[in-house]
Amino acid sequence: MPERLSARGLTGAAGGPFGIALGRGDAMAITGPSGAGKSVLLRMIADLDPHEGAILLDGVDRATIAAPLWRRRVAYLAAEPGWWHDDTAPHFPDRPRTEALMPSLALDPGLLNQPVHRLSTGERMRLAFIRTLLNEPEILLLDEPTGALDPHATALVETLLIERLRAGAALILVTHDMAQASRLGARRFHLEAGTLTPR
Ligand SMILES: Nc1ncnc2c1ncn2[C@@H]1O[C@H](COP(=O)(O)OP(=O)(O)OP(=O)(O)O)[C@@H](O)[C@H]1O
Repeated sequence: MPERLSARGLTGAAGGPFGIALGRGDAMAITGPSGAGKSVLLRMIADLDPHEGAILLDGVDRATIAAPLWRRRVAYLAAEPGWWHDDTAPHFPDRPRTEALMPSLALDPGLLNQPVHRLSTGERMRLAFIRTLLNEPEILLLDEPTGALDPHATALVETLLIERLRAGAALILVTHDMAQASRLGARRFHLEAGTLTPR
């Protein structure tokens, strides 16, 4: 069976060439100093930033998959996710599935009736995480997904991530929390000076 995600000769603003191979249920945690290019590397994999090299999803070359479909299947969640409506609800057209997921992240479904600017940073982060999960991507590229969360909310996010991994997704996350990497069973890598080194 081909790797869930594989990248060869991946080169761009984050450095490289990078080689990445993740199977079903595999997780990889990336650390590195501020400005090292961790976000850019995730964005290159999501095809949001320019890059050279080959990336394959389940053995299928990215070049043969339309960009919007690729980004749904290989989903990038930014450390500060974007919101394009003033209100929260229009970001979640599938309201029943959204409301079903919210309690598992300790979010009151009533938050969907709030303008985005009234939500706390942690509420926005968890809602953006739900937005990402609703597309059921095969690859999750998460940029400090629990950076703004307390330990309880962090544990809830990790529970959902472990569920996704068990369902066969693969995960690359930027985190400075080594205990989190262990809890997720993630292989650890360090990005510095354009080079990704196992830790
Ligand atoms: N599209 C781009 N092209 C070229 N350089 C970029 C691009 N996007 C960001 N950069 C630069 O690349 C460097 C790495 O940025 P990046 O956001 O990936 O760092 P990071 O490791 O995620 O840092 P932090 O931990 O502070 O979030 C920065 O100097 C940034 O200004």
